[in-house]
Amino acid sequence: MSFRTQPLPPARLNRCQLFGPGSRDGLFEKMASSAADVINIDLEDSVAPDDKDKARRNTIAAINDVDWGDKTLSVRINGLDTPFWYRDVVDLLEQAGERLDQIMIPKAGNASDIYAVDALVTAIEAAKGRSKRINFEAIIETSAGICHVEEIAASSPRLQAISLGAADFAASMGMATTGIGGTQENYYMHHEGQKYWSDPWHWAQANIVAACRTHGLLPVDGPFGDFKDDEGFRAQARRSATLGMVGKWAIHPSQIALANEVFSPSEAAVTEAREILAAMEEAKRSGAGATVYKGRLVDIASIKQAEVIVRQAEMIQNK
Ligand SMILES: CC(C)(COP(=O)(O)OP(=O)(O)OC[C@H]1O[C@@H](n2cnc3c(N)ncnc32)[C@H](O)[C@@H]1OP(=O)(O)O)[C@@H](O)C(=O)NCCC(=O)NCCSC(=O)C[C@H](O)C(=O)O
Ligand SMILES: [Mg+2]
Repeated sequence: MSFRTQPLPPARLNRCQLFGPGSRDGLFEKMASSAADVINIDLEDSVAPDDKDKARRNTIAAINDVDWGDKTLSVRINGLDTPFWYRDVVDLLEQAGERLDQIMIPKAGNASDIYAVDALVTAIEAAKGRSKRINFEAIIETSAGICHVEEIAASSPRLQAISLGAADFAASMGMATTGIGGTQENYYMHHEGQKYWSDPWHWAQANIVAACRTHGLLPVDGPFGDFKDDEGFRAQARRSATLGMVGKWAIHPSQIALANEVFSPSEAAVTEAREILAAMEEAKRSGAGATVYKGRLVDIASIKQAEVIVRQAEMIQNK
């Protein structure tokens, strides 16, 4: 083990991030009363270029006027390759109140992208005397982003989370699909007449998880486009949770309960985690570093695994 200990991620729930376009102000109250932990009002790709100004105005009004309860409130700004992003940041920081928690930076390609937004946000916060520091979340959704994911994760103390954006990622990588997440028909192994589907998102997700865990951030799975396919969403989300991701986006309200279900540990899992912790306490008292629980080895690493589950359960309980 390196002498540098692994930092814990922010202690907040991030099981579901519900998106809605800033241009559709009719959705804001519905988003606020949903069961999502995080709300992302979008100024980027779900808003047509002609609607950018209106979406920005709607978003600022909604931040100030809607009761967002205890949700983490985030706004996705436009990409740094557009003429829109600086106005998003300036207007949000100058006109939106302290209820805004986070800015989401799309298509982050390297640490300098985060640095640029940080510099602008820091200057406006100081000039306007804003008392609450705005946090950041970033999306990895380009080939450059995945190549530089570790430096992005280390780029700013404001950064709390990184998501995988499967749609732009697929486009940037030149992947032969128009699907957003999930199983891809042509990504399979063939053995003795049978097809075995594999997961083309796995390596990008695993890289994001590793970068986030190294730097104490929350790794999040992005959108699943087919919002009528509950089982497809569930399967994708379960794979992400198994890999270490803490939550997933919802692009339709029908996906919120699914994400909350997958990223909340079951009662059985919490009971088992608590039993493992108790078994290890008992082992420690007798001077052992390992013991047997339900016929299998548990040791000091099992304590850390069990603590991840118990910590998540306690955050849900205290919500
Ligand atoms: C996908 C949608 C355009 C569908 O909208 P709509 O046709 O209105 O859906 P329904 O008629 O099925 O809606 C049923 C009721 O639910 C409400 N609703 C719909 N969407 C939302 C929402 N996002 N939040 C809250 N409530 C919502 C409707 O008003 C209906 O209510 P009622 O009439 O009272 O029953 C739409 O869902 C939508 O716009 N979704 C979000 C799209 C978005 O933000 N996309 C950006 C994120 S994904 C992305 O950018 C890709 C990523 O970057 C990458 O690269 O991978
Ligand atoms: Mg995108």
